[in-house]
Amino acid sequence: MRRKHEDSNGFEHWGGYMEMKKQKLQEQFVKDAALYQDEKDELFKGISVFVNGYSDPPADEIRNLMIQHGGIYHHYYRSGKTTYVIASNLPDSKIKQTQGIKFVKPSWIVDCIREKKILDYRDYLLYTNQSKTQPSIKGLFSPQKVDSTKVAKTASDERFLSEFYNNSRLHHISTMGSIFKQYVNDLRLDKDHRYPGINELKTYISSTGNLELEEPLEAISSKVIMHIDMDCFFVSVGIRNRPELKGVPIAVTHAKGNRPQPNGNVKKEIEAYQNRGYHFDKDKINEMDSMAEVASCSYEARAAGVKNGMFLGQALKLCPSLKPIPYDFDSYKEVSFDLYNTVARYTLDIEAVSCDEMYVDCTELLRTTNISPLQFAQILRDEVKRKTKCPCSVGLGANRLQARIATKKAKPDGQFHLQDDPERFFENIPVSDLPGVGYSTSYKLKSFGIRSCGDLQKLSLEKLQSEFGNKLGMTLFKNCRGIDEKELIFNQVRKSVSADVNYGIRFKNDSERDAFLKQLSEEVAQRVQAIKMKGKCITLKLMVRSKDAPEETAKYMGHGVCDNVTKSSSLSSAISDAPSINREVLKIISKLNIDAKELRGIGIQLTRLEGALENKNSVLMKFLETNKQETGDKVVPSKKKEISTSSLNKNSFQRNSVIDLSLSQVDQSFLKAMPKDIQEEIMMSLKNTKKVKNDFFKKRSSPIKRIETKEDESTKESASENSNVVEDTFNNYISLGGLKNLLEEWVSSEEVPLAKDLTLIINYLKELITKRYLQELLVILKYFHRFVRSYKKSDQWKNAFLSTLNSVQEKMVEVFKGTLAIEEEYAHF
Ligand SMILES: Nc1ccn([C@H]2C[C@H](O)[C@@H](COP(=O)(O)OP(=O)(O)OP(=O)(O)O)O2)c(=O)n1
Repeated sequence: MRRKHEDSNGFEHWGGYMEMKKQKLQEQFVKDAALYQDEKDELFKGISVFVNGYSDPPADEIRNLMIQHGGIYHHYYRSGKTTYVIASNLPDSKIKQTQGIKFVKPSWIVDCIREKKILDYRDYLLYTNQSKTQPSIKGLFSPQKVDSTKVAKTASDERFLSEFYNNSRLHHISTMGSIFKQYVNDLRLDKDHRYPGINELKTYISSTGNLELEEPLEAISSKVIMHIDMDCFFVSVGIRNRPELKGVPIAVTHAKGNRPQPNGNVKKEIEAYQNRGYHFDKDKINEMDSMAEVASCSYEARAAGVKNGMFLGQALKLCPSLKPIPYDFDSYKEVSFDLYNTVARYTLDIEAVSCDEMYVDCTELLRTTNISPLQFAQILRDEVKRKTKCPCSVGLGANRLQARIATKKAKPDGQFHLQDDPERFFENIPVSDLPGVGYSTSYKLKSFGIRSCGDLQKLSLEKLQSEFGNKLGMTLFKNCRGIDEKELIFNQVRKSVSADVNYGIRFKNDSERDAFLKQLSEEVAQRVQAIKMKGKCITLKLMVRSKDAPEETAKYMGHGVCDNVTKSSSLSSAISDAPSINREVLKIISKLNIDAKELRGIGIQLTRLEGALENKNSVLMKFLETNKQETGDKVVPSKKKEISTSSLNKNSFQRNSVIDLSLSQVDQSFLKAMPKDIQEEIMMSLKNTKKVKNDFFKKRSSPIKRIETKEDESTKESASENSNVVEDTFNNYISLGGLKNLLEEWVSSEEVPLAKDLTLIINYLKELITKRYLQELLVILKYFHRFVRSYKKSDQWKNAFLSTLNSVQEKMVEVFKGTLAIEEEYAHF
């Protein structure tokens, strides 16, 4: 519904929605002001200000100043209540004659504070011709006064293409991210993967010696995490074969910077964002020459003030010699593979973040080679540069957060090891650099006057938790001191598949909308099928034009200011086909009752992903696959393979032989212990492969039994069928059996369990869950419990077991959204 503006002040009659927002913001202001009860003075008592548009100091700082000096800050202009409107500039065209609204420069506030008295506002009026009659803000604030936007709706409009490129760029980036996560998984599954870099490092160290370490690395107990990030990646790749462009300010963008100014109602849209408490920086407000985004800019361009994500028009203003260069996605991918392959020569303890960024746990590697962290960083960076002709920066620390923050200091083309007193180092880090501190958290923190981690360190845990909730409060408390317990994830499992479109969405009616939803469902189906998965939860994400947003957006066919509406539906069985996805999506949208004309963005997301069985329980999947093969062709796991992005299946297949025998009996106790979802899946697949399963069970016995008896006829039986399988059976037997012995030794000989050992075993079990080796997990838990009981161990041991179980269950929930049903069995000793 369009809003009405019956009177001149516009802001007073925007309905309950706006009222609620206003009220909430005002309440927040009062709450924040109360925090300064003891420190504030009364300088601005009785004065209320509203900040319009860009101002220096910015709006949020003015808000703080009003808090500290007893004034009132209005997030909205309030007719008859706002005493002064603060602004640094307003376009003349928008200004009409006013009736008494005082439009003053922000320096008035600053000067009043400096002078400790209220100065005459007339010396600070924004326009000299307004000493008696101020310019009107009506034209500025009342949407109906602004020319309606000319709408260009056809794809023949040149800007349509620019939008398309912009969106396809983000699509490319996210696809590349997935590719490299998968690539690391592939490499880790490859038994033949070699680490030639390790020997090279050993040779290097034996010839040069360890330059930094006074003590051998094995004596250093803490982890060494490395964060690697390519410098201005798209730029570096774009100019790697163009030496003439080295040292030049460069921007990667699809446009040349000479496009006409869009015809949208820019100012009004910016205001609508500001009404939501967003603070716009100068760049976003003043640039409108070209809406083409700078995807990446060189450090020479950054020195002139250009930033990634800035619009090209503004970038050119700041840096007229800026040279735009085009995208080159094929080359980005090529360089990314070189980067990942280089690191993989040394270790695969890699958590891929994106095409140009990863975390590496170097602890083991450094211990093995006795090389120092910075020596290794230097060697690695040199190698990356030699192979890719692109620079990268490296940060090192005891955890991922420290490593990432260290990279910021290292950039560009440098390295830094955050070693000494991380808490102190973090004092000067802006809170916005912390993970999970997005716009709204940092805005809230700023409203408390907190900008740096040092400021944050002064707040008690209790205070943080009361403001941000227990979880975020605790995370902030730890992170601002450089503490981060989040472990690296080496095997990353795809959690969702989605397709979102947030440009060009303009429907005249429901049937246009539904036709589009059909297309989008097909897109999602294609994407989820491409990775051989299905989803059990479907989410429709809508961007709906906000009531105060202009009908047409400043950015051509953009989404403008929107309210986000998200609705999910859980399905009884997983789906991946387009008709099912479309049917579910239509069900959801019909319940939402949103006018199709107001839609500005649509996304469909599938979560709770599972492969046919592959992802939910790859062990089981592989067992079944192997058996299918056994009934026909002989199983011959390949010994040599080439690794490529498409080699996943080959690798999974190779793994079959190890895994299938560990799951050679899908017995009742295993089934019962599994979370419900997995049970259903097992049953479903067993139904589909009943014959195979029966055949299989006749031949094999449980690996658990093998461990107990240490003598296994059935293994021999299998041996005659397929020697490769037998070899792996034996490995499996040895490793599980070995572990059992180790457990027994540990439990029986130690008076009380050492925390260090406990952590080791818990991490190992968690890794089994991540890798989906659930049967192995159950075997180990079973023996752990059995030994604590049979050796009549102390309560400390019982607690150690229970806390292990607890961690296992937490990890199960994280990975499988369900717990193992074994609590009862293990409650007694
Ligand atoms: N919203 C985004 C984010 C990233 N990228 C692209 C361009 C970058 O070159 C590349 C890597 O992103 P980074 O955030 O690492 O940025 P840069 O590598 O350009 O710069 P820096 O040296 O600061 O890491 O991904 C993009 O086009 N749009």
